[in-house]
Amino acid sequence: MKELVIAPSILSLDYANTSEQLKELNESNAKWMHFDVMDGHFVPNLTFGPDILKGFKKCSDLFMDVHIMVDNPEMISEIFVKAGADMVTFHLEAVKDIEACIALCRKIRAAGVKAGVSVKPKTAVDALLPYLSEMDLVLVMSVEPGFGGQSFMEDMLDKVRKLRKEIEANNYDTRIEIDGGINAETGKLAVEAGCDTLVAGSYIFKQNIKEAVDSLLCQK
Ligand SMILES: O=C(CO)[C@H](O)[C@H](O)COP(=O)(O)O
Repeated sequence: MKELVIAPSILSLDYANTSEQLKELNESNAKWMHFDVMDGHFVPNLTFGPDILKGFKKCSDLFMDVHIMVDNPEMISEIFVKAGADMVTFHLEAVKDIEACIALCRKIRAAGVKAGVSVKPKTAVDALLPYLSEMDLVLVMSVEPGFGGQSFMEDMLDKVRKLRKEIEANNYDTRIEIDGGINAETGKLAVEAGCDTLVAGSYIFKQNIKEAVDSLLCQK
């Protein structure tokens, strides 16, 4: 399995103390920053546009893990590729079919950016299994996307186990990321099931950031 990566979700950042929180984040052992883009339609919340990503890139060298929860991922992915995303993860539910999903992964990769595909809790991962070599990451949502601070859905770990089995059997390079309700306890369960990338928002930003990241990194 790949090295465990923690991707703090800036959805939970305290925006009244942005520079202090970013400084703490940059000094922590997190290697990625998880940047949630919501369009108010695919999910019932609105967040950040490309200029905010550009701003964060000026304040941090962390790998920019952009998760687009939008209805038109073909267009929005292009915007975030241009804004400097290192990874763009879009939703399987937002594209017409699996062919469109693979075509978009190829387009993102052709632009020199890593491509991820995410599934909501009610969506199975089976359709992705034959195509995992086309993806740098699969993001399993362990809450309904839209808001931080929700409870972890433990039954999502069956999807993680299925993905891990397929990745190991075929020696694929694909990461498995999980997002929603991750803390020291649920993070441990996720890593045991086969995740190598943990997104956490409220758990990290509601306490000392470095300590919270380290507590997630000790899950092995
Ligand atoms: O994508 C998200 C919500 O759609 C967030 O990244 C996620 O919920 C993180 O928040 P928390 O760790 O507090 O659950």
